[in-house]
Amino acid sequence: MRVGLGFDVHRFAAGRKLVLGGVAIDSDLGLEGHSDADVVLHALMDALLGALALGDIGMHFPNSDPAYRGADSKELTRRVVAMVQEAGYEVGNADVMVLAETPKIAPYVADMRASMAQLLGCETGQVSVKATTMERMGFVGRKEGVAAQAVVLLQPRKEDGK
Ligand SMILES: Nc1ccn([C@@H]2O[C@H](COP(=O)(O)O)[C@@H](O)[C@H]2O)c(=O)n1
Ligand SMILES: C[C@@]1(CO)OP(=O)(O)OP(=O)(O)OC[C@H]1O
Repeated sequence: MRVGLGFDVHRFAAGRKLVLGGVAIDSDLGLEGHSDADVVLHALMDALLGALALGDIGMHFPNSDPAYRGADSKELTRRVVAMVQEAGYEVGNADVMVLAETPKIAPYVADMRASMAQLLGCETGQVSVKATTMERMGFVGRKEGVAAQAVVLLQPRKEDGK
């Protein structure tokens, strides 16, 4: 078994869409980024890569590379999941924490879990999404941006018999 941890932060920006966990969120502000700035999938990818000591998303998908301008983080996640499978592992479970003063994440949690389970090739019951405000403290509390944390457990793929 391998465990991995991921964390990411993106700043709110006008004129951008807000996408979290691959799900479009109704919001006046989106998040700034070279890619689509899906902070939740970025944290999830870093957790997957971290579990296998494969570096981080910036190493695999550099923000200096025009190829990733406006990149769909769902596609990047599929690539990371392929790396996990090639290494002989599958997701045991994933737990994601969204730190956001706004918007309310609760109405989107079911869709986010389903979206991430599909990307990870597992059941919705293996993916948890939770949210908290920062009680108006710090950059999240001042509504400057959104942060996300993710933890994943990887287990040897069953057909590999590891
Ligand atoms: N962006 C957020 C933040 C919180 N929630 C939900 O509200 C609950 C209470 O949040 P506190 O920060 O006051 O503890 C939290 O447990 C979440 O269920 C949310 O949906 N979206
Ligand atoms: C996925 C990438 C690609 O440019 O997205 P960004 O929007 O730049 O987001 P960040 O989390 O700052 O860095 C990760 C990058 O690799």
